Amino acid sequence: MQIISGTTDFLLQGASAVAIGKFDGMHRGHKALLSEILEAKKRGLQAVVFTFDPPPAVLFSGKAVKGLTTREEKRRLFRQIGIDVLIEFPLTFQTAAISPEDFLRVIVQEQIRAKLVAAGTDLSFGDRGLGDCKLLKARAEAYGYEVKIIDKVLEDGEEISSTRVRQAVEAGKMQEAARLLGAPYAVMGTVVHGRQLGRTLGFPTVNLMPPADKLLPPNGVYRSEVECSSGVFKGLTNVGVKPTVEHGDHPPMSVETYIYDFSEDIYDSFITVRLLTFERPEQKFADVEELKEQLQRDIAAGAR
Ligand SMILES: Cc1cc2nc3c(=O)[nH]c(=O)nc-3n(C[C@H](O)[C@H](O)[C@H](O)COP(=O)(O)O)c2cc1C
Ligand SMILES: Nc1ncnc2c1ncn2[C@@H]1O[C@H](COP(=O)(O)OP(=O)(O)O)[C@@H](O)[C@H]1O
Repeated sequence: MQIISGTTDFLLQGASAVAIGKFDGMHRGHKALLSEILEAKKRGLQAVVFTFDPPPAVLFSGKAVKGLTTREEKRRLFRQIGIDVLIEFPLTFQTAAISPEDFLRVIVQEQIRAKLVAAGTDLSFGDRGLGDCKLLKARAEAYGYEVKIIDKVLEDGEEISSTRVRQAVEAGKMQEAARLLGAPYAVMGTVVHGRQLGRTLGFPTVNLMPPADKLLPPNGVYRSEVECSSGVFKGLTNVGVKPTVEHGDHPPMSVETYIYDFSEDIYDSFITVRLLTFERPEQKFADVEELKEQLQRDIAAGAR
């Protein structure tokens, strides 16, 4: 997969089917959108994803808004499903101010060479977000592209949206999040070294240090599933700051997992941790001995 990042000055080689969106969470609605452009590969079009980096909410709020899917996670997911080109369009006050007409003529028609454009009903592009599905369709004939607008996927009569998934994750409702996403909420990353205390406690844990803009559920213990190069394993994950062993004012957030029936060294490898159910909040114990006893209980309970 080719990644175009940090520049608005690109030119794709062949004819494209492009999906435009934020893809935060990669939920069932996003998957429906992506399947349209993957389908178009059969007609000889290259599958292109056009997304904004940073997401509009981050640029316009001026705040560090946390998202469900980090840049790195999106790259992995798009590559996995067979996207040919990922455009991470650099969003600045300047690039966001392009007129909706120019966005379609210059970016979609000339640079992306789109023959098919797929987007959700809430598509918004160009100056003040004034470009929408109506304008996209109105220019279809002139610019020679076909338009596929994907209706919102419904769940319990309600539209699936990144906002709904974020609310579920923030509340620790992982099963609800999984229903909306069509897959469990995941944290991906490279296994880093910790204090190596885990093994002395009898429970080694794989540590991930997600970037600060990754939305995490409440600090606590979760039943989980770990995917690494040797397969998929059952796990028990602590999301939080490890208050018993970490000190200081701002200990970093970590996602660390004990993997059942596993004894490989997987430092520096890329893994996916899927958080399945919330079990208990993270606690500060009086000492490491108490922590160890609780870990033993957690791991025995998690095995069932
Ligand atoms: C299932 C599980 C539950 C945990 N719960 C807590 C907790 O409630 N409080 C806490 O301070 N640390 C908790 N931890 C984190 C431990 O403090 C940590 O695994 C241990 O200190 C090893 O750290 P290391 O990876 O740096 O070697 C938990 C870890 C796991 C795997
Ligand atoms: N069952 C297991 N669960 C988690 N990690 C394991 C397991 N068996 C072996 N390991 C390896 O041990 C490392 C964790 O050991 P640990 O003592 O907790 O050190 P650290 O503090 O560096 O995470 C993991 O990164 C992994 O490579």
